Amino acid sequence: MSDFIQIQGLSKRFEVPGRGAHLALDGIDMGVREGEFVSLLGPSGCGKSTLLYMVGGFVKPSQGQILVDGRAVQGPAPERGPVFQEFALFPWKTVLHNVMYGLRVQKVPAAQARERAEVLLEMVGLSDYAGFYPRQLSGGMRQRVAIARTLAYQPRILLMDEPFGALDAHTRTNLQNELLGIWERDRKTVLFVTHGVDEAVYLSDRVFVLSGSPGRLHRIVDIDLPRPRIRAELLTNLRYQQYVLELENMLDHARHVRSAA
Ligand SMILES: Nc1ncnc2c1ncn2[C@@H]1O[C@H](COP(=O)(O)OP(=O)(O)OP(=O)(O)O)[C@@H](O)[C@H]1O
Repeated sequence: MSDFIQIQGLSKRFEVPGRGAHLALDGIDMGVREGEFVSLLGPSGCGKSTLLYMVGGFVKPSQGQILVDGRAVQGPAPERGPVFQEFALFPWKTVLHNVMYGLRVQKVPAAQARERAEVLLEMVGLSDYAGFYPRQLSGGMRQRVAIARTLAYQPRILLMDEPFGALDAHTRTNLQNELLGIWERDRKTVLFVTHGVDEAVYLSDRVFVLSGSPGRLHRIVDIDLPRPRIRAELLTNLRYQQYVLELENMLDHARHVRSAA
């Protein structure tokens, strides 16, 4: 059976005014199975976000193609839901209306949209904040709203660009757990960009390591740890520690590939 997401010979060249062309990604071939949780790890600037944006259909490849369920990605679609930092919440809408927004755009009747948004807010633990505005929430709460808003579209793929990067350690752990809970219930396919090796190991079925300048696929690591995963238990699990170490070393090597390029 072919992969759910097929990335074939994908390259991206950016034209930078006054500085010519910059090859951000070069010849990426990779496949992601349906329902799989995949993290992208790599040195800063290696093209992780660009790759995610291309799967989202927000950025066009210079070469190659991306197929989702056998169909070429031509642009953004509700089946590929982004949770990107820059897709900020609407400050003038309440939490409830932020979550309802995508459903209303898709012409879901108001009562039905409200019902679904309420279920999602409950799922991310924000039922009591439905009437609040984003400015009245903490960063972690805003990120939960953003996740609920994306889930409202019922995407088949969640595209997450360092969604917990800016949060304190405690909030990050809570949201990682929630995300795993949601993923275990729904088994959406997740593409997750992170700088955190431990986060990648904790969450993922597989970790794709990129090297930089230009970004290339360096290694793929299968994370063979049982689920459901409990973070406190994993921290003392020898296999978990070995994965973290292996990936740290791989990242060091990927950085070296970059400086040698
Ligand atoms: N719109 C753009 N125009 C020109 N260059 C760009 C553009 N977007 C990204 N780049 C360049 O492409 C390369 C990859 O950027 P990208 O943000 O995808 O990397 P990243 O791996 O996500 O980085 P980080 O880990 O620091 O977030 C970088 O060199 C960046 O400067």
